[in-house]
Amino acid sequence: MRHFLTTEDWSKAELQALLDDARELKANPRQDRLRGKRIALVFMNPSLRTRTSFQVGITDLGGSSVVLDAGGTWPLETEDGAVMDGTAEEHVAEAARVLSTYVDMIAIRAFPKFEDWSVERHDPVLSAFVRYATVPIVNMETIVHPCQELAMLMALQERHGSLQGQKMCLTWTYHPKPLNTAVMNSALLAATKMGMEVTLLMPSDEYMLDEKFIEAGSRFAGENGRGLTLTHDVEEAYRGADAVYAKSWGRLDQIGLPMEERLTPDALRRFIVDEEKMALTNNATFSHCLPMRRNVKATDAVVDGSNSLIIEEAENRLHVQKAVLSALNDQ
Ligand SMILES: CC(=O)N[C@@H](CCCN)C(=O)O
Ligand SMILES: NC(=O)OP(=O)(O)O
Repeated sequence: MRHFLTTEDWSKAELQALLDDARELKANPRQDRLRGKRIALVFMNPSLRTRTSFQVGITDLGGSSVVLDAGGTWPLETEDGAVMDGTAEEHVAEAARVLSTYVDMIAIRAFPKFEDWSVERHDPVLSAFVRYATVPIVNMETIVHPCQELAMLMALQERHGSLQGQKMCLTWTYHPKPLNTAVMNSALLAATKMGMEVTLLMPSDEYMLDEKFIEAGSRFAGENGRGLTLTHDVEEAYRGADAVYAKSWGRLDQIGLPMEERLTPDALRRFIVDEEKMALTNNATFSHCLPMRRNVKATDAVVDGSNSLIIEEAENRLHVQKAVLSALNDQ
């Protein structure tokens, strides 16, 4: 049984087939592909886009969804053999098996708790659901965000056509709090797999993404005869870029420290995406996963400019997720 956990498990051709199907679904949004199917959407974290686009998409395809929110269900234990005398009231061993008797697929959003990256880098909640559920699992964002990745690729292909050899600037941007790395991990996997020439811009080595994503990105770039460049030099990253994708994230080496020690230094506000930096590019498109703090992560001029793909990318979540759910349903 196939799941949709990370795009690393799906070949370039398979991802392109999902993107092609998403285009078909964009043209013909209401189809009977999930008639009578029930899907549980488990949210351990807030969401505007993911929740709405999954629910609407499932309804469009004739299925139905049940949303379970962190506050409205029992706190879950993920570790096998745990002595459950902490806050968890239920083990995923039961939760996943019980849900599997009610629904045909389970989709999960579970961000890391930012307590211990050596554990969280193995995606404990998602992995536990995969271990115990007897139905396909869909990742709605954990340590990667594969649905966002597909939506980004679709928006880029709609605007740029072929992505082969296009220069992608993946930039860290400022946010006062240390955010999750998932979206940038995914943007890196997607851009390298689809044949883009990728530069990852970070303020310093301390902001390096987990080595497993850097390794995978380098491998995918190599398979396409392209490169993955890591840099701290703003000009090098932006110059000649065809596309700029921004994301803020917190240092992995500070996970577990008190929040006061993890706040982003004010000096890094200079990484904001602004017109001056965009002027270095090859008239690049700009995108970001949303939600986005305006004039902190990117200026109004960039966000509202004609090269901004933020709304298209968000809309495409609906179409790509329908393609993913249909592919899992058809297996
Ligand atoms: C504010 C915040 O936590 N943003 C999240 C949302 C990602 C998209 N679902 C982040 O940037 O990682
Ligand atoms: N981009 C995204 O996943 O948005 P939400 O967090 O609002 O679902």
